[in-house]
Amino acid sequence: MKDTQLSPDAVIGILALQGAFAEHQVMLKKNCGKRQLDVIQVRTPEELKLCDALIIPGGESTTMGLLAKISGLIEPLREYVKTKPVWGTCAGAILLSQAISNPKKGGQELVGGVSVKITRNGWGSQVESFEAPLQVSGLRDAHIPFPGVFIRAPVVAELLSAASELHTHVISRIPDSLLPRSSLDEGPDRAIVALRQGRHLLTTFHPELTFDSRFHEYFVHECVLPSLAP
Ligand SMILES: NC(=O)CC[C@H](N)C(=O)O
Repeated sequence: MKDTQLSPDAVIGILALQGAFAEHQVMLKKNCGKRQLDVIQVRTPEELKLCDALIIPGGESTTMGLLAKISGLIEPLREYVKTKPVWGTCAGAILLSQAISNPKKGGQELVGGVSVKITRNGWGSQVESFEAPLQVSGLRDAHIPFPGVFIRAPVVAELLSAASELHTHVISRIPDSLLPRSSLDEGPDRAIVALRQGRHLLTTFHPELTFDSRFHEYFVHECVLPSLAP
């Protein structure tokens, strides 16, 4: 359901099948600034059509992928990412990746859209979840570290070859001391925790579970609004 009937600058959808969608909604509302944003929860292809941009939240990528398939959203999502800005956080980042090193047994649905290969649970299990202060280029007040909340987070195993042609900007890398130990990810790309590719944004952690709305601002200003410019 729409939040407002005023004519918005942008309609941002949050995929609301499972996971931390409500938290993203709260963050976006806090963060409208002078912009008039409509924020809607997306559970159907019809709702997806209303959106200028989409956020895929953290949660469980296998469940979200399955629910997207059951609700007839998986193909519309695959089409959607070809033309509209999408931000994936944690499980959402997995869904938004082109390939996965360790899919669930029997396979799992991806939406694709960002030219990376990703590894689920790349830092280990729930007990190995952690927080880390991150340097992120392009954020407002970038000298102030962003609180990275990593919960069974995925690891960017590899930027795929197409990434270089797709205007990929790595905006945050994790410090060496925190690099994952998994043998699945040995290349230098495993330090990447946030990147923008074209108008898509991928974060392996959860900005929606903090009190810091700078990533939501970043998505609106760097990805959503420029995509609407005539
Ligand atoms: N916090 C999260 O979103 C965890 C992601 C989860 N490990 C998955 O595979 O989907």
